[in-house]
Amino acid sequence: MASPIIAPFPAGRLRRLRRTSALRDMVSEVNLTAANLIWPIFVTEIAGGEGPIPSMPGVDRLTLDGARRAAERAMELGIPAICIFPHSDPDLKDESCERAWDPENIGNRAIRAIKETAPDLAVMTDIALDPYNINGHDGFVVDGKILNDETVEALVKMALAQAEAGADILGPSDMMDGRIGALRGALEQAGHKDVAILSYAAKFASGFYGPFRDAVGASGRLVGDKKTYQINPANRGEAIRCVARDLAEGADMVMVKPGMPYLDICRAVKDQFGAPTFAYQVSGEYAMLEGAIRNGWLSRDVVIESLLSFRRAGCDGVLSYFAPQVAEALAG
Ligand SMILES: NCc1[nH]cc(CCC(=O)O)c1CC(=O)O
Repeated sequence: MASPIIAPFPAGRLRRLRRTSALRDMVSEVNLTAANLIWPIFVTEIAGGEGPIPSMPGVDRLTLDGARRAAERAMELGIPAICIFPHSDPDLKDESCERAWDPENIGNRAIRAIKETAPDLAVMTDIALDPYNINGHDGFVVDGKILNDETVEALVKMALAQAEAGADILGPSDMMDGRIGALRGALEQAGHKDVAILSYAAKFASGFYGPFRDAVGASGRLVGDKKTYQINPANRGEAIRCVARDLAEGADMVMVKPGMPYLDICRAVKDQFGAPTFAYQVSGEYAMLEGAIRNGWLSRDVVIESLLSFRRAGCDGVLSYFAPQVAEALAG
């Protein structure tokens, strides 16, 4: 850390460089551009399942055609990546979760549709069993326990199907132990050597995922909670160990999730490992800000302020439902 020297007042007046917007821009320490954003979208396989998500005002579930249009919009706005989340048919959810690795599941169809429409856009996926699991968990559940190793085997099949469909970036969000090594090994063997892994490395057991679970239709289903696999919000050291472990197993990029309540983790991860570091400004954070803005309680300026906080905390980029609205604002 540099140790700046500040002349004693009145020689030193820090307000001099805050006087005009040109001066402020000159000394801005971080910036935010569309290139820093990853846009998460929800794609439904249910006829009539598209449309607004009540707990995420301004965010819609999309049809496959809607996903194609989102991809075109991302390209126009300079957003480099879209992340796909499936809204799957509840009647087809079961304990075997076999649809998770079906090449024709809605997630894989969306990958192919987007790559067809916008080949230069990076497509990111989510790897976890929850969209297809009858009980809403990210792993197999037997006698109330989440099985680790059996789940990892299923995640490998899911990952290979996504890579086969053309995904550029795989996002394991399940928090099972050993999954990054297993995925990386399987991708190498199957010839998908250049598929990147952005590990949800420091994913906390958070109440801020609530609106997301509404969006994908998992809220009613979740039996119990995810505390036996996601990190205790009290634990910073454990989060750092998870990131170290995932990088050592072959993750190309790492993520901290949720975002705003965990900026200390973002900074620590960036300082300690220097790897490409992302934060996920999750559904509950979106709902808080957008809800307050729509009620007139906050000004829309807080959106960019919130995203700048991630850049200041050392993040290279942010997954945010605000991505299209912010990219539009930045394009001015
Ligand atoms: N694998 C599940 C998954 N992937 C992304 C999110 C949350 C994203 C958000 O809240 O915006 C979740 C929810 C969970 O862990 O229960």
